[in-house]
Amino acid sequence: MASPPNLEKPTKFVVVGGGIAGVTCAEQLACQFPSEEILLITAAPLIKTVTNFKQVSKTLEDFDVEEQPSSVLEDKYPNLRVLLSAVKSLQTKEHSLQTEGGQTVQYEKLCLCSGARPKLLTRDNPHVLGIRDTDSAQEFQRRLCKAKRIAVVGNGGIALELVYEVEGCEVIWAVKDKAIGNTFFDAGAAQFLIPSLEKEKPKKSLPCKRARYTTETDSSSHSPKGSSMSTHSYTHIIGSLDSGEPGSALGPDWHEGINLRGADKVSHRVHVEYQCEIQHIYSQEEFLLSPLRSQKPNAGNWPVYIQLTNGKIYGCDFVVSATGVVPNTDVFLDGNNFELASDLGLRVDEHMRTSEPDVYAAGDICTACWEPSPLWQQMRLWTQARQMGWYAARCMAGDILEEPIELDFCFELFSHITKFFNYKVVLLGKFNAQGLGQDHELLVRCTKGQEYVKVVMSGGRMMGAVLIGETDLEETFENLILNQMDLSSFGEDLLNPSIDIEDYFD
Ligand SMILES: Cc1cc2nc3c(=O)[nH]c(=O)nc-3n(C[C@H](O)[C@H](O)[C@H](O)COP(=O)(O)OP(=O)(O)OC[C@H]3O[C@@H](n4cnc5c(N)ncnc54)[C@H](O)[C@@H]3O)c2cc1C
Ligand SMILES: NC(=O)C1=CN([C@@H]2O[C@H](COP(=O)(O)OP(=O)(O)OC[C@H]3O[C@@H](n4cnc5c(N)ncnc54)[C@H](OP(=O)(O)O)[C@@H]3O)[C@@H](O)[C@H]2O)C=CC1
Repeated sequence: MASPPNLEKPTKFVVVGGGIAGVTCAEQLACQFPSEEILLITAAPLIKTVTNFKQVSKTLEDFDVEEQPSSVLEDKYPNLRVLLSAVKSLQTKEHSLQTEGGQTVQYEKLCLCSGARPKLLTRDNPHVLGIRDTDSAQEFQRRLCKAKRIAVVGNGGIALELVYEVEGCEVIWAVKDKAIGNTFFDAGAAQFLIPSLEKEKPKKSLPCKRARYTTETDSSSHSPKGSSMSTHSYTHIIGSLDSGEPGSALGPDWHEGINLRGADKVSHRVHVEYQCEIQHIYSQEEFLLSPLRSQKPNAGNWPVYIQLTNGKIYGCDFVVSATGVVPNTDVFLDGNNFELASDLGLRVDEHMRTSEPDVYAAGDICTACWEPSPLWQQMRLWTQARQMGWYAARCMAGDILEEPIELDFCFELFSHITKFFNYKVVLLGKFNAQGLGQDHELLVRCTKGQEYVKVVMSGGRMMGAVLIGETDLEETFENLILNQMDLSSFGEDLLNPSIDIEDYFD
């Protein structure tokens, strides 16, 4: 049992937030300063740790994430203490913060990693849900099992995952755009993926590699049920403790361990409404009393109705607002002079420093405001939360030790591996020609049901790529993007499947 943190004297390094960014930052500091006490303060009882980290290529990385009790961290690092309490106020001038539990903590260097929360269509409607942490995923599951029709609004990561995973329930998917998945793909990739929504889902043959979330509620043990804590186990079943505090964000494969089945017999029925937004959400009572009822006599009896900007009305059991996130910058930062970016993230410079002295930030809470590499952009993703947490720790250490720190190589090239509609998806660089204006051309190779390969070229150089399916091209394309070789002479042969492009560049 770890001894409680000593809060009498200032702590050299304090990190706020037990998600990937905060835990990675605290672990890195604990390793680098074994004789200093590192304090991690977090609102929720479970923390997120990275396991099975693999550097797949120069910039692509793959890892599992486990949600664990904080004691695991304290056992691993004797100089790391975890304080389970939400921070409620911060005075940067005094280098001090207060927690909901009444503790005052003095720090020398502070890193804020308190994440983000769903940017919901509305917070006032009990029929509108967001999905962020284990508790909200369980609430979604609880409602889904009784539902026959749900509406999903938004066209990013969560919507893509939900519409594919939900079975036994009709899904009305309202997207603003002409094609699905606008945050990750273009219309071509969307067209490649759409047939997967219309056919039966393949039976899962491979075990899930990630931590699984179940509805265990035994708060006494704080330990995984019926499974070892081995990092190689495929069956980490972790309980959610309904603390009422915001938990850390879910991530890859969050839906693997929970049953996403509705109350109906349909296996997979998704109806996409393109180029529309929600105009109004009516409760059952409002709808029944409104003139719309007589205009739409067949709308049925549902707990909630959505009216879309294309004039259509759908009744449903509930609405999932998968409409992005907003950084947690309004909670305890009042009274200080933090500069915020237009997306409300804490602005950080190339050393992850906020505008307040000795305060750094990493992960979903921050907005990278340095001059980025032409091939990198910030997206609020698990990988970037880990990279930023790790790099912020190095910058904090560099400042204390007065050592120069260069911007880490991971910020040279945007790279993300994920899975949508059961296809492996790799995104590299300016995968959607972000910021390239008209000055680019696209090369595409597509085999229906098998692979979709798109590269973004500008001035004969490869600037980005989308690889869907088992293309085995990620390493070669990563190299081509990083070395910015002139590829004009290849023309369209760059994607010719009968040419082994690797042979030219190895
Ligand atoms: C459903 C879902 C699926 C996702 N899937 C993927 C994916 O497939 N791939 C991917 O790369 N990314 C994915 N993401 C995004 C990814 O999970 C996040 O970008 C990442 O986890 C952010 O980590 P973080 O540490 O910055 O923030 P968080 O994980 O949100 O952690 C914030 C921490 O701060 C704590 N906290 C908050 N307020 C306070 C306070 N006042 N005082 C103290 N502590 C506080 C919270 O308890 C929490 O521990 C997904 C997100 C969601 C919601
Ligand atoms: N596999 C993965 O990598 C996954 C990653 N995630 C991450 O988790 C976080 C949360 O996911 P998610 O909520 O899907 O966020 P995303 O940012 O991925 O997507 C939000 C979507 O909602 C749209 N939107 C925003 N406001 C409205 C509105 N008022 N009406 C209709 N549509 C709207 C956005 O459109 P526009 O862009 O035009 O504003 C965008 O299409 C993100 O950081 C995401 O990257 C989540 C799941 C899987």
